Amino acid sequence: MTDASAPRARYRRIMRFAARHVALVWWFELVLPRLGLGALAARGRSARLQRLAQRFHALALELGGLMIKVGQFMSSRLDVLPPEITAELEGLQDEAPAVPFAGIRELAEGELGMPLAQAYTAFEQQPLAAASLGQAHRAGLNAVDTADTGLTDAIVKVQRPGIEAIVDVDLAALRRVARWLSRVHVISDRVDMPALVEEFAETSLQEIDYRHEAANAERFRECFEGDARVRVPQVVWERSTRRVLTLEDVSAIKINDIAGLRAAGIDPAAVAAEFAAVMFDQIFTHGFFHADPHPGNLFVTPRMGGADASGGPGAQWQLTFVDFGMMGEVPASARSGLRRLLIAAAARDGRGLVEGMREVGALLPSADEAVLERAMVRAFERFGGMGVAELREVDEREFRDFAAEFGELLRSMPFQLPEHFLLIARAASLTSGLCSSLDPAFNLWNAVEPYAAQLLRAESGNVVHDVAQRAIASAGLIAHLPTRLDDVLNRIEEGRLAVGAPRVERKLARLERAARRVVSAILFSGLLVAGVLLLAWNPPLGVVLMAASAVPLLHAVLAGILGRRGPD
Ligand SMILES: Nc1ncnc2c1ncn2[C@@H]1O[C@H](COP(=O)(O)OP(=O)(O)OP(=O)(O)O)[C@@H](O)[C@H]1O
Repeated sequence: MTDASAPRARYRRIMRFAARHVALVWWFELVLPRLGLGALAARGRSARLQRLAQRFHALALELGGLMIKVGQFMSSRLDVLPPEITAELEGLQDEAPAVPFAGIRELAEGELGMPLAQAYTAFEQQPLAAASLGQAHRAGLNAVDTADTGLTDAIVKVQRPGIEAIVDVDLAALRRVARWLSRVHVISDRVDMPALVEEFAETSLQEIDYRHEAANAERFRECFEGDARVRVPQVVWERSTRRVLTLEDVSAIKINDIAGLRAAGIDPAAVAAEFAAVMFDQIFTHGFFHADPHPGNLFVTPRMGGADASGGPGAQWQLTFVDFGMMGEVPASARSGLRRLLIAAAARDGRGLVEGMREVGALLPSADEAVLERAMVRAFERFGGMGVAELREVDEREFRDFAAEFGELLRSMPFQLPEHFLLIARAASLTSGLCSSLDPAFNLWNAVEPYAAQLLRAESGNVVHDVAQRAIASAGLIAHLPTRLDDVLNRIEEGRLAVGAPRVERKLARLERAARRVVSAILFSGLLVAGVLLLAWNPPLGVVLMAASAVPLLHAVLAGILGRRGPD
């Protein structure tokens, strides 16, 4: 890492790197095409981008500070950056050499206003983990704090001394580079660089204020208050400041320690299913989710009475989350936009899809909506209206061919996914990866199916209602919904149907079965569309999403919706 006392040198280093690479982009993407050598420039593009990403990777490791976060941020911007760059930066780990203990002691004592020996009964000098912005140490709480909180063991996160100055330098450099890039048309047509940097600056400045992380931990804890499945560490507010964060020590079995789980009598497959369900709850129900659920941030905690206790997994073990520095929010506007998108997808309504994209903020104002709408309608003509048998015939290659053609068009469109969607994609991909490592047979859909029914109960049937209305009107897609569905839903909403009576329970069960199929169909369409969209920027992920939309749902869902009547 570069010496924090040399901000000028650091600034110059970043600017030199940027100047060199912006000049290369300008030469290859603007000058050569103007000289009629566009084909030559295009030929080496992929290798050039890869080299650029590799050099940036090395620079980030060397400089530390925000540069590692910049790399991680770029790796998640599948929407605006080419796959050569996102793939290279995906593996950038936030690890840094530990700060000598004297520096940590000085900073923590200054923040807490007392010697460490007074604030804590013990403080381990060797950190548990050291990252670019801070490091974590084990400590013991003093008698006063124990009396206050009922806790004895703590984890104390301490910021790297001088990190604020480094962050300031890094942000100043990034803002300047963004201004340069906003003058290069090939880039500014597709991405609003200054806005992107501001978005990044906002999250970075939050990350170096631990009070923000403490508030996140508290909010997350409240979301799962009374939910036996989830454990969240308590914040020790008396020992927390802007640069020091003291949390309950919730160390337990690491979630990816399969042998450890088995030894404790815990089935890793059950952990996978529960973890996926809890992640879905965060995204869809609470609208506030952990955006960094990697194995280092998750434990499985056996509970007293363990395997003997009855009453579901929550009674025997809990999923424990730590690190609340990166949380995602799904704002109400995005939820309604997303709903609109899914409904339009289910109803094969091209216009509605484009409107939904605009509502969620995915389209920049200069987008040619008419062209996009035509493409959407064609996508649905080709795949959306297929019956079960036909869809089974469509293989990956067909999706790929179509997407290659469609992808060209999308590439020319000024899309920019809002931050929360990227965080959702990040959380979903980490969840899916972790679940598969716990249970090789795991399929995200096993978790979605029961979740869909639950979501519907909570939404009082709004989704079914809207889908039924639009789909029946526009395409007759859901022709097999119970005819009196609307009526039943209205009566439930008005409280005229008392839940609990056997007759009503039966109706609800029937309704739920129908609703589950509808939601699954919506998800199917959503995944198909998302897959096609993503394919333009990230072919492997796009294909995976499309394949996911086609395979597991065919039998259970499409048979009920597009073809024959379901079991009810
Ligand atoms: N409350 C806690 N109880 C037990 N272990 C914890 C707790 N908080 C953090 N840890 C451990 O310390 C590690 C580092 O903590 P955390 O991830 O919060 O720090 P960070 O600086 O944000 O690191 P990174 O950027 O790598 O995520 C965690 O991965 C976890 O293993």
